[in-house]
Amino acid sequence: MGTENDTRIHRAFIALGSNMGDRIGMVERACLEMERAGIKVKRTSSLFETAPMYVLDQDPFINGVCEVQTTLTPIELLDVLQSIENGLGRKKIIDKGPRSIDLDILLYDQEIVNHERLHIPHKLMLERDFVLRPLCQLIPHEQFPIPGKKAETFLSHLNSLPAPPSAPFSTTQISSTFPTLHPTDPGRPTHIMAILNLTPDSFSDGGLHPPTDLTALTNTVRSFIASGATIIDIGGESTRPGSAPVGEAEELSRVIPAIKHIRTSIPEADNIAISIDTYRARVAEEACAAGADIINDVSSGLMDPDMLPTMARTGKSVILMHMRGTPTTMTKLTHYPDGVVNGVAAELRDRIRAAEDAGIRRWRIILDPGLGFAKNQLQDLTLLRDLGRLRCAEGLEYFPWLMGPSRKRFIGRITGVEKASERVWGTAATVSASVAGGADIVRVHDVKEMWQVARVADAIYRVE
Ligand SMILES: Nc1nc2c(c(=O)[nH]1)N=C(COP(=O)(O)OP(=O)(O)O)CN2
Ligand SMILES: Nc1ccc(C(=O)O)cc1
Ligand SMILES: [Mg+2]
Repeated sequence: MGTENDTRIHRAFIALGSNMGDRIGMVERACLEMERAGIKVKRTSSLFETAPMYVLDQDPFINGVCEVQTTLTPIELLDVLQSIENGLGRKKIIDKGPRSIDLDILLYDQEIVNHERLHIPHKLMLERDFVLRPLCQLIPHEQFPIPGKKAETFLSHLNSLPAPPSAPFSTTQISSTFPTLHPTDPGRPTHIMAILNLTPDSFSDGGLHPPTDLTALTNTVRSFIASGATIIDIGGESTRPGSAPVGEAEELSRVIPAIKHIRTSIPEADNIAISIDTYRARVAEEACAAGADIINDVSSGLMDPDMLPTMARTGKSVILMHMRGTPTTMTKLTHYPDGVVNGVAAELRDRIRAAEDAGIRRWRIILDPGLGFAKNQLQDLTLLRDLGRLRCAEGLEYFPWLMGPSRKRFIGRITGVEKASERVWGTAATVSASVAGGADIVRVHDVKEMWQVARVADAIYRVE
């Protein structure tokens, strides 16, 4: 064990659990409190919703694991974690019963600790699917000093455990008023994200929604909601192939008043998530301050170095979309030597890693293969056909996926429909394929029509 004046940096893994109140909010506050106490949260696993074990008469838990760096000794770390638990209102009424937050040290370097207050490796971790699964996400191949199990890796031990009574669902938070996403639940519904382009030049609806006409905006938003949208994606700059940037001030003037208007004057939108479609950090930041819940960046932070830190600071959910280059250069960047699915998977893994390094939590990330962005027609079709395979690629398991095929060029090429706003039927086929492949959200212009397509596709494909 480290000595008192040991300032070496140690690596520890901490299990996170909550089953009372705003469970994900509690986990997020615990991570912030750890950082405030000088414990660096390096990476977080996905969060899983799990049925209670031991004491069965209580609400489901949210469980995950984080990797931390600390100069504290194991007992000092335990003291800090217990004070965070107490500060967040944990009261132990019954052992293994309901708790607002639970922080357990699982591993600390390669040390074995047997102390009256603390056992490392954590005594019960090998029998708990809800601890091992998130731990394996962070360290799938490592060996740790588990007494009697030295040669065993976690992953093989996890696979040898009896299946839990009900499968743990990975869980992604959008906001405290929005239903949590459960991307591994085979019976989940597909969410409809309605596109609201406040631009004069978007490829299919440019000029349709002038940003200064707030009465028309109200009607549009109401009709999206009445047609089944649960998320509205607001964009103030087109990123169609060949488009030129409009500049930050212009983009801000298009989107911020609209978001404020929706949040202050359209009560029907209270339970609807607002997403801001921007690659600029400042626009994202102001949009969140005005009431946006999701930052949708087509470049996953590549076009503005401040974007990932801004996403982390706002604590909002984020869409990391795959693209290469800029809207001006992307049409030429379509070389994927290992195939488009493997190429997109590898490049999204890099973006997830960069997002984590900036402090974005895994349960706040939604992925998107970026149809029409640095892809040719065959590649767009392959991504639609093989979404199921992409979702299972190593390191991409457990995330929710968004698909944005609506009215895009590849649909026009196949059908010969020149006018993008008339590509509704072709879009319907792509929405159905997206649901079949396991998309959690579809981003569409034709909300009423695609809501119907998604409902029928859900009835066909979303079976428990
Ligand atoms: N996450 C995500 N975001 C997107 C996607 C997409 O597929 N995924 N497609 C877009 C293109 O559609 P839009 O109608 O907004 O076109 P525009 O760029 O001309 O405004 C713009 N934004
Ligand atoms: N922003 C985009 C708009 C349109 C397309 C497309 O039609 O393929 C791609 C990107
Ligand atoms: Mg747009």
